Amino acid sequence: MASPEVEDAKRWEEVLRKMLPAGAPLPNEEQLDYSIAIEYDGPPVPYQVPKVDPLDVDSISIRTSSIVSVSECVPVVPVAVPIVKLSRFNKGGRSTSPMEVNRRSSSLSRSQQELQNEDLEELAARDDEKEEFHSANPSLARDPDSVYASSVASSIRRPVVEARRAVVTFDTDKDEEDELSSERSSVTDIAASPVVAGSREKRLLRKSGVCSRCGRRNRLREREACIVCDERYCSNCVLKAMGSMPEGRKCVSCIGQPIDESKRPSLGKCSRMLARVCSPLEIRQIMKAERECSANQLRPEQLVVNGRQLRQEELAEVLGCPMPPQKLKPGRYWYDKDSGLWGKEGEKPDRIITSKLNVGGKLRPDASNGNTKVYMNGREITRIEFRVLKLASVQCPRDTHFWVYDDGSYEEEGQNNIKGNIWGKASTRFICSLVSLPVPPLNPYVPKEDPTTYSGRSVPEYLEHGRVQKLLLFGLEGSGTSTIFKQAKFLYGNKFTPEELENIKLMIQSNMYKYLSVLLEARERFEEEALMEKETLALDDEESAPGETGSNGSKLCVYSIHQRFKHFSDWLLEIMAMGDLDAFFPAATREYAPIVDEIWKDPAIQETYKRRKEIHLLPDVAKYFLDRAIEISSNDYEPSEKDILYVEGVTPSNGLAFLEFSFDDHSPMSEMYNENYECQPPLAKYQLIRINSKGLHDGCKWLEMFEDVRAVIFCIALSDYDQVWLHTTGDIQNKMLANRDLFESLVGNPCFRDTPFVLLLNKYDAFEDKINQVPITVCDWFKDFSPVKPHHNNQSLANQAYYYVAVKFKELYFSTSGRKLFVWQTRSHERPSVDEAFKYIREVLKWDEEKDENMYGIAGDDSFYSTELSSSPYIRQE
Ligand SMILES: Nc1nc2c(ncn2[C@@H]2O[C@H](COP(=O)(O)OP(=O)(O)OP(=O)(O)O)[C@@H](O)[C@H]2O)c(=O)[nH]1
Ligand SMILES: [Ca+2]
Repeated sequence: MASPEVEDAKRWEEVLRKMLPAGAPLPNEEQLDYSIAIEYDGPPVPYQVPKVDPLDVDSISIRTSSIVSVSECVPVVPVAVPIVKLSRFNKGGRSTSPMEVNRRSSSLSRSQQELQNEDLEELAARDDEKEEFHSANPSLARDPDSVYASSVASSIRRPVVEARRAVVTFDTDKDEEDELSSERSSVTDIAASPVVAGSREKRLLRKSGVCSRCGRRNRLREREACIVCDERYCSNCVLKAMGSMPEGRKCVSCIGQPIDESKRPSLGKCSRMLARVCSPLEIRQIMKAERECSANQLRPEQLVVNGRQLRQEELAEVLGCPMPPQKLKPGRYWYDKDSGLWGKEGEKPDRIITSKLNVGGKLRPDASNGNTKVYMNGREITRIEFRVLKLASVQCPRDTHFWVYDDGSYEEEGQNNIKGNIWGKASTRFICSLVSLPVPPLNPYVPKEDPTTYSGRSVPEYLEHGRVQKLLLFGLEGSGTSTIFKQAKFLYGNKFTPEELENIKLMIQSNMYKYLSVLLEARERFEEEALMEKETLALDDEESAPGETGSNGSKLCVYSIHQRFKHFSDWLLEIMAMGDLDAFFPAATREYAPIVDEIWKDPAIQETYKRRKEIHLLPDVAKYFLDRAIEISSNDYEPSEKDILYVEGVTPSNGLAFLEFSFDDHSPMSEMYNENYECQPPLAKYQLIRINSKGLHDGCKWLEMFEDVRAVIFCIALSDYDQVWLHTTGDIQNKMLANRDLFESLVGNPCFRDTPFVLLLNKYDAFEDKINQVPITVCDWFKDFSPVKPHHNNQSLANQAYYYVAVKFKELYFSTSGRKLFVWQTRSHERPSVDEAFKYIREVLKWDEEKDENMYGIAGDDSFYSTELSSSPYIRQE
């Protein structure tokens, strides 16, 4: 399976090839940097690969002077010469070329070389932990840059590979490894003895992929780590070192000891390596033990609740209650035992747990660091809670003290009457879910398992389900976000409710009048222009016949409408100008349907429609609906799926729409988990949140409520490049530039600092149609687009232009955020295209997730990249 990144890299490479004259060398990576050769920051991989760190040659000679001291404590193991990193920032040409390093090292004697290597190795090992991950296996599919580098920049890489070959003797595959094991030098035997190695050395050894037991090094092989001391073992030694694993993956000598907290998230998640050396049944037992044995549980002193460390029985109460805090980590928390609200100290509520537990100290007013002067059960609430209360119409002036109970009913302190229920309204629950405030479950909690099967010390498995991942869908009006949203609804199984359908029907009917009024207005304009032109011509040529004249003496042209429509036209335009349409329709819909139909068929309107490119307010779908004026206006009209898709402006009044869904198939990327018996992830749930363009105008106020979205999906219509956009300020701007500015402001918003962005370039179909008639250079930002000639057809031109536009946005994004923008093209009228887009987004999320996750426990192998690159069904081969 190729990650989105790899896929991206591949596509860029292909495009570049096409854009260059035949036979021309591919550009070097500096020219490509932002789009392809971005430094690897994907998911960490758990095994070592030869490093190519940036090295200053001067420092090499300085460092070699300390050879003796290093060699005294670190066993010498032959390794690859670290070679100059192929950094895209490496523009100044200051660092040594790989060849140069190689020449230098080959001029040294063998032993000197080994020592020097060791020394360089140590240098590398001193880097931040992160560096370990950055030296990811170049063959791993999720490392797009190395994929790119290995294919495109082969000219740069080749010397590196040769250099490595010249010195590496132990970087071998399994068969060779076995042969070699017998003739291993005595130095490596030293490494096998734990007594010799101190903690620093241990770290070095771990970094360089040495098995803590046999001392054999192979950087490309996975190691299983002890969850207590982090010693790592190869597949030959793991069972000898860890025995039957009664507490999971611990060295025999670590049994009974508490785990390394950084490994808590991976408890119970099996690795590929273990899956190979143990039977499925054993794995299940080991993983269960790892999760549930008492030694691996949180210790009471690791949890501070309301300022006080927990006691053993309190911890048991917290973990054993019907609704415990899930995935509890060591830390400081606050707990409101009356309402059940639970949060991190100094932060807004995070969840609602069982109320009335007797744990921790007394809830303090400043527990969540609120500054609203509104108090809930004694705690000053946070701004976001305050807003939600206001949205829920709870009166809360300054210095209000509320008492809130676990069922959500509330009263003002001191007055003995319940004022209402905070969670009572669906809208409040909805808003809370949008802003990640907890709400109590709708149905009272019923344990799904026999409660006797878990003790207070173990975390029941069924509570370990993931949270909903929020996806925020943004786009300027007309970009197609609405269509994408509706497609997602059709695709992932959410039916429209009867009320929604009724609204859609009304919307279609009233839109029809809007479209007609836009046409009528344009007609007036065209008519005026045409008549003026005629007059001018008539003046030029006085002999010519006088213009046609209507029955009442007025001048006529092709844009002149039949006199009997005039009244209706004036009336409709007046209503529209006053913004009163909704007051007249839908009541008037049926009454006027025949006249709408007639006017639409009137030659003057059809002439006007021919010039629709000049009528910016007229959407492409106008014809689709106007053609069926009678049908649509009838009482028993039921919108078809296509109608629903095409209708504009179906949004709730608050400008927000949301949709929860999950994909029912597992992605190819998650298939790699299938071997890891216990950690097959549950179906991920997504919530698609769309803010329509109206909501977007004061979107900035809303934005901070969306801090925790998983990704921002920004949608732009490619065909906008020649459109104009009228700002609320009255300024007129090229619409693509308006898109760009909005995009830029979102990217720069601190709320989305760590949020990945996916750019959907939509309406590719319209773009293809337009591109040959209107060059994209009409948009100032695209001035320097120069397509490779000759392009055989519209498609190839559109394709080049698409990549060009994508690169423009990638550049912009990179310059603002320093990160990589994910871009996908869509035709949102076509359902499969939207499906593909969401699958792409899913892969982006997975990739992003694993990038952050400690990859401990989940390893890939060498074949990972080669076999999976072309096998993804979601990758469009272009
Ligand atoms: N040609 C073409 N038209 C599209 C495509 N996607 C959407 N449209 C049309 O573009 C217009 C605007 O799309 P909407 O879905 O209303 O998008 P929006 O304006 O962002 O959403 P709202 O703000 O709710 O109106 C509609 O007429 C759509 O039918 C596409 O891929 N190709
Ligand atoms: Ca729209």
